Amino acid sequence: MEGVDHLAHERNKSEFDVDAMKIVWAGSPHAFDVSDRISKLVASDPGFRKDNRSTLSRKELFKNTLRKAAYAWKTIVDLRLSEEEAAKLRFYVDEPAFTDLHWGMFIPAIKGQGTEEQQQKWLPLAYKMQIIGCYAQTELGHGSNVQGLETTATFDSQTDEFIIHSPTLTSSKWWPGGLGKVATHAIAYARLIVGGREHGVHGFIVQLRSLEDHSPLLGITVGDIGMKFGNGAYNTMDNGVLQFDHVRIPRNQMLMRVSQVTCEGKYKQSDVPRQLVYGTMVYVRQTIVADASCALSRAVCIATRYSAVRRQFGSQNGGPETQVIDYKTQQSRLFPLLASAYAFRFIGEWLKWLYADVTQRLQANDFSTLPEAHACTAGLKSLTTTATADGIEECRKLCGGHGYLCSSGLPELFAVYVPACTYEGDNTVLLLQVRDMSCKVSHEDCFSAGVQAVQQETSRYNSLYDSSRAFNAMSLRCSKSALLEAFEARAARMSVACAQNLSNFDNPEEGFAELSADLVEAAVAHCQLIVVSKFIEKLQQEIPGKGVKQQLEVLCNIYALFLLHKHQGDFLSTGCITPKHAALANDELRSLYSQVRPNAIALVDAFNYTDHYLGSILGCYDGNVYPKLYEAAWKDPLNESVVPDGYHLYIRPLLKQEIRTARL
Ligand SMILES: CCCCCCCC/C=C\C/C=C/C(=O)SCCNC(=O)CCNC(=O)[C@H](O)C(C)(C)COP(=O)(O)OP(=O)(O)OC[C@H]1O[C@@H](n2cnc3c(N)ncnc32)[C@H](O)[C@@H]1OP(=O)(O)O
Ligand SMILES: Cc1cc2nc3c(=O)[nH]c(=O)nc-3n(C[C@H](O)[C@H](O)[C@H](O)COP(=O)(O)OP(=O)(O)OC[C@H]3O[C@@H](n4cnc5c(N)ncnc54)[C@H](O)[C@@H]3O)c2cc1C
Repeated sequence: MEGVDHLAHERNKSEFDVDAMKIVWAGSPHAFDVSDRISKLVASDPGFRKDNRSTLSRKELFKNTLRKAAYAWKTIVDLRLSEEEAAKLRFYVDEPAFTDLHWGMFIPAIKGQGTEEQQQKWLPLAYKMQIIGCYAQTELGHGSNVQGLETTATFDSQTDEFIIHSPTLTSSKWWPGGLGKVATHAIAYARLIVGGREHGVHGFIVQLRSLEDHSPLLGITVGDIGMKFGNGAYNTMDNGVLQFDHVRIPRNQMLMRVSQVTCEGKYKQSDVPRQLVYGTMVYVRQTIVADASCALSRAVCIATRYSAVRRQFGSQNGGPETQVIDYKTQQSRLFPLLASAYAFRFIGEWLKWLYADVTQRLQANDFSTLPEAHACTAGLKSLTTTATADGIEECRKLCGGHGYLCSSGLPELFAVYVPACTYEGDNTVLLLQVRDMSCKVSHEDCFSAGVQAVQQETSRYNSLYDSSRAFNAMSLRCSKSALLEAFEARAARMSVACAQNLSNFDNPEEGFAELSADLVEAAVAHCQLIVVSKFIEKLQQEIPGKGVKQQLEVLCNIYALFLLHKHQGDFLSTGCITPKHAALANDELRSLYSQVRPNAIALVDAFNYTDHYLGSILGCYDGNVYPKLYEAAWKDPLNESVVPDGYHLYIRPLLKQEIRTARL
């Protein structure tokens, strides 16, 4: 029935103020207002329709993306949207496009690595989209190992130019989004050579295509790298290949905040650390963490609404069957993901704060917190994207057979999201960067000391061990500090074990390589500790709205106890909990799931997603799933004719046993 809210009875059960929770989720009343307005604007404009993506050919799909990007820009300009509103609009248009790289990497790279003069020249052009940029770092032969890039930038003092060149096949740039068909400019990373000496990898602004007719400039070979995973999905993006054949650019197109080359051919390193060349990656990793909560919450919203609509078994005396959300197994798979979505929201908020802080310090030439920012963004990017990609797939399974339909929205969401585990740093490679994070993660101090500090860490571990023996059923239920200490003790113990094992090797590099799998596990434990500690910190703030804080308390406990249950081997082997505690944690989890159950629909309503953004029949707000699925099936292009194309050629001869003589 049109207009009936099939989930109304679920909404009536909720025990908290959903509108207040919407503000907590958005971050502030202002952020809620912007997000709410812009999401509705996009949803109501047919120009941003996206329900036909999976049936388009690659060429049609890409052209459609170009149209949408142009239309989005026109909307932004016509409505004079602020930078914040424009970013939200691109977010709700919900289609990977060259603009992501232009705004998300090209502009930040110029801002972070360009001199004042370079920023003044290039940023106004980029802000008006009079040039379109991409971020060309990865090559066919090297992605993770940035120092291994082969493209060269050789200074020619005679002409005051750099010569950008791809000396080998493997030095071809490969993967940059927006490069394949759209970008007019790139930040290209290349090994700098001045006077025959190499100075490592630096960024250069290189024009790729004519601003008149879009043809590649002299010495540039450029194209798309081909279809990627999934129908529609990330294929709206023109990930590209690029070769340079002795392309000349003016000297002032090397990004010179970190180091400079003078017209006489002198290489000068400023006080700025070399790692700032990697600064754009730190920025984007931080945005990817914030984005993880969006993708996971979207999948969870679909799976939760559908689980309340779907009924299987359990009919009594001809009454309705059981809603699948009432099965304890469904709850134990779904509610930890709901809790994770909230946890990632708050860690994203915290990381944004951390990044803003480091940026402010960098502007004042204070580089002291850069290593911590790098370790935290790398580790948390890895933790949240892995959990989100796995979580989306779990949500698909939670929706049974219908989850496999494109109209559930989940296959495309998974296909679009899963490369987040690889881009901006492969998740394993990034976890190995967390090695510098210490065991000292607490409320005030989240990082840094180094695994070498074995003695210090051991004594810390011992004190945590003592306090965690006081851990009991009561503290599990009531005390966040007991939970936090259990996570601290586990992370500390795992680091100490790595450090002790490392000290058995004469060559630290050899030890590091040999123990890398253990180091990765220790890094995950640290990152989970940070997420738990920041969730708890969030709860220490004033949170207005009836019942809102209580709901968040429940979700925080679920997030922590679920991890404790899942990794109980780690926790038990640290001695910080006993098998009895582990069993109690499990009992407590079941009780927490029962507390979430009546609030589940309201907790996903708090994400405030429009049906347009969700892009899912199973997740639609009114829960009217079956008529919509039925209707959508008939709209499939295969159903345009009753008898399919190919009947006379392939089906009829088969039925008539003429197949052996038919020409296939
Ligand atoms: C709202 C906008 C949203 C926009 C979103 C757009 C998303 C669009 C989707 C996709 C776009 C995708 C883009 C890309 O993928 S771009 C390419 C990304 N590539 C990578 O991430 C490569 C991964 N590799 C690396 O980051 C590094 O090379 C490395 C860290 C793995 C290498 O380590 P190492 O060999 O140790 O390197 P170095 O010797 O070069 O480093 C020495 C030293 O520096 C420290 N360090 C490394 N990286 C950083 C950093 N980023 N910041 C600060 N410090 C860093 C490193 O830890 C060493 O420290 P030390 O031990 O103390 O010496
Ligand atoms: C959709 C998408 C968009 C992208 N967009 C861009 C872009 O806009 N610009 C750009 O420059 N790049 C882009 N990239 C490239 C991306 O950044 C790299 O693919 C990524 O950094 C991983 O590097 P790689 O491909 O070299 O993986 P590899 O390093 O070859 O990884 C292969 C395997 O080796 C393992 N491995 C590698 N090194 C180590 C190690 N030291 N220790 C242990 N294990 C290791 C990895 O864990 C992985 O399992 C994009 C990639 C994708 C998929």
